[in-house]
Amino acid sequence: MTMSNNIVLGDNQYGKAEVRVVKVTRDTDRHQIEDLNVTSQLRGDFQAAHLQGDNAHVVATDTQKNTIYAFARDGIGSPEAFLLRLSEHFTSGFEWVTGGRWEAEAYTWDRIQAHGSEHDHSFVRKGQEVRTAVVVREGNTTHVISGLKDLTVLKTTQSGFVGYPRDRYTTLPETTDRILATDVSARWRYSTGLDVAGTDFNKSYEDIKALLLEGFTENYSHALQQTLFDMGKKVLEAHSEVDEIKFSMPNKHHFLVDLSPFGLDNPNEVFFAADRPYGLIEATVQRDNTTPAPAAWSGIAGFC
Ligand SMILES: O=c1[nH]c(=O)c2[nH]c(=O)[nH]c2[nH]1
Repeated sequence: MTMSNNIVLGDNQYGKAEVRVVKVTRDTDRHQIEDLNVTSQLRGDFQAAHLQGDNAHVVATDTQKNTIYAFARDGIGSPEAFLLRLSEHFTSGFEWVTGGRWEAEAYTWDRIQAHGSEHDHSFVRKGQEVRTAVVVREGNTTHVISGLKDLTVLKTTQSGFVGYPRDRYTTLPETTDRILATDVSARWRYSTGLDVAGTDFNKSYEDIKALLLEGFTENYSHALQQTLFDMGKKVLEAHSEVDEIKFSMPNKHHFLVDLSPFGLDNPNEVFFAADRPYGLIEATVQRDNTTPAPAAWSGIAGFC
């Protein structure tokens, strides 16, 4: 085989990463707050910029950042709706921009409880999960992937781990009653035919989060793998508009402490919560007729 000396540009995208935008809605004295970290990346014909130093097609990353702030002036609504607006703006405004990738993390604030009621304009950052959203656009195809991360859950019983193969390196004792704990990271992809304008992404998010939490509680867990599948199945059964859901979940081990040196028993009550190493359980739960959408998932790290 002869080596080609013809060097060409491959896949490329560019934009502004991690634009922190906080929108306060102050129509009344009871303010609302929306808090996002937004990344905008454009795809299209940027050949001349890379090869000739011609920036005629390069919508500046600074402009992309400014657009995010300007669009927030009209309200955010939901991270997904906000990203869809951005995707529409950039692909319809510049003919050589044929697609892109827009991503957000959303941080939730609760009203501070003060003197027995929820305060109008003072908030405390919600310690629970971070909401995530990604919009990927390629020509006329739009993918929406919603999700969450750092949703920490634990159950004190109804979990065990037995029946695994034993070899010369196996020391783990079998148990039918252990603590099961994890930080749920999940991303769910809506079907490509979704009526995005008619979808209430905030409601969908709250509903899916509740199903994930219920799924964690419901059955006896023979392994985190089984619980993961239970959680995903519940979401797909209730949400026909979701094609697949991916999980990445650490198994946060809780080891029973040996209290016998102190003359004490330990009937599953005192644990050492190890932070590492942790099991790492990842899987996709999908419909058997789901068409894979690798383009939607590319750039999302940490899932399989
Ligand atoms: O739920 C579990 N899944 C595993 O794959 C595993 N492996 C292990 O050592 N403990 C556990 N627990």
